[in-house]
Amino acid sequence: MDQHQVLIFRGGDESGAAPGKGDIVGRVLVLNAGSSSVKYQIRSGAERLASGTVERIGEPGSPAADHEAALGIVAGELAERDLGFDSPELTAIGHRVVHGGTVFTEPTPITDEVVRGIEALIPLAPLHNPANLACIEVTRRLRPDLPQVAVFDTAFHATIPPAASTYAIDRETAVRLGIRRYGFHGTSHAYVSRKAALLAAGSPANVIVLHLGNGASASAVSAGRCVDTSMGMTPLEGLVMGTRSGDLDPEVIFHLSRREGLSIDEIDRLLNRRSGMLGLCGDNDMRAVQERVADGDPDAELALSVYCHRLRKYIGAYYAVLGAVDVIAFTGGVGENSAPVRERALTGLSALGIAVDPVRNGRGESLISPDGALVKVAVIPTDEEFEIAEQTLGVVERTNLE
Ligand SMILES: Nc1ncnc2c1ncn2[C@@H]1O[C@H](COP(=O)(O)OP(=O)(O)O)[C@@H](O)[C@H]1O
Ligand SMILES: CC(=O)OP(=O)(O)O
Ligand SMILES: [Mg+2]
Repeated sequence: MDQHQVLIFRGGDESGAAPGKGDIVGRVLVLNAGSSSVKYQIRSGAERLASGTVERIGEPGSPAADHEAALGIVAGELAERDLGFDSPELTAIGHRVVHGGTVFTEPTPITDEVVRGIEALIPLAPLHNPANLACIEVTRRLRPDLPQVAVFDTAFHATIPPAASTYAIDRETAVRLGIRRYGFHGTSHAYVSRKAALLAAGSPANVIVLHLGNGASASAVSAGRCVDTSMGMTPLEGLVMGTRSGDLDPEVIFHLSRREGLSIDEIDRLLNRRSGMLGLCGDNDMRAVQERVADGDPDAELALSVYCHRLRKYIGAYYAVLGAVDVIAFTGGVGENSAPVRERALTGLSALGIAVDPVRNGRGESLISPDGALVKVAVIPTDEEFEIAEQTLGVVERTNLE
């Protein structure tokens, strides 16, 4: 057996019987690097042994100047609990990688060649893939003995049909440059849509997932397969986000260049980092926006109304894409916690069988639609790290069986 063939067994059944064929348990370190944060978990089967986040990387006052420094903090926090990167109990490391392009549509064991492939995709995800690579570089250096697996945000969306993934531009140029819809937050859409489908009366279930965090995206999922999603070639398209504009007329970019003399890089930063809720009202934290709305602040009110209008538009669009909807699931920091966003986004949709019970919504219950509603509306906390750990163990198990 070579050093990557670590036999591990997951779970066992609820009765406590010994793990059977196909059940693996393993202790997995999961690193989920976003553009400005690193989230981590140590999972042992269904159990979460440790978790945490280093936020605001690179911002003034942050404990971490870059992702490598953030990893140093993660390593320190884990070592204090005897769960450090050097822990002999670790059996695998799972990494979130945001952009897999058309090359990586499955969780993939990390090799030098895979690292080069992820590097080649940096132009399509300049804020994200370098952060993921920084994590991979550090853990490969520290733990060359462990299997490491890349789990791609884009992979869950690989099933989107060409009608939804193709942009209506010159075909030859688009194909040559890989210009198409890829979609992101795939581990979250996969995890939440699977849980949502369990609430549906019939199967196969049609589900709309609204992942509303700092980045935000919607997806339409039918019988477990993603059929459309709001993010595009990059994580800029679609919903209004904390600092990203989401959809806008591409002519706005030419106008900013011609009229304001902004460079392409300046426009890129403007749309990715100084737009969205931040650009509209000066706050990208939804809690702050809501407090200002409650105080009657007109800028915050406009920002919240633009945010919720865009959401409602995507819900309507995905209703039409799916033809019928069983469950609408809210997730992510905003989706899980903001009753006002959920209520506003779904107001006026009763003709589609969509309604929200104000008491259930206010309490953030897991089902917030009224009893008997045609469409169930659910609040489902996401767990990208769980999904990454599961997919990582799945790869390790398959590798062991080969
Ligand atoms: N109680 C709350 N009410 C409204 N918004 C909240 C609440 N708690 C967190 N949020 C919002 O969730 C967002 C962050 O979501 P999260 O999913 O943690 O982000 P990330 O995309 O970094 O993973 C922030 O805009 C924050 O304001
Ligand atoms: C892809 C993406 O937007 O990720 P995040 O929300 O973590 O920034
Ligand atoms: Mg996130």
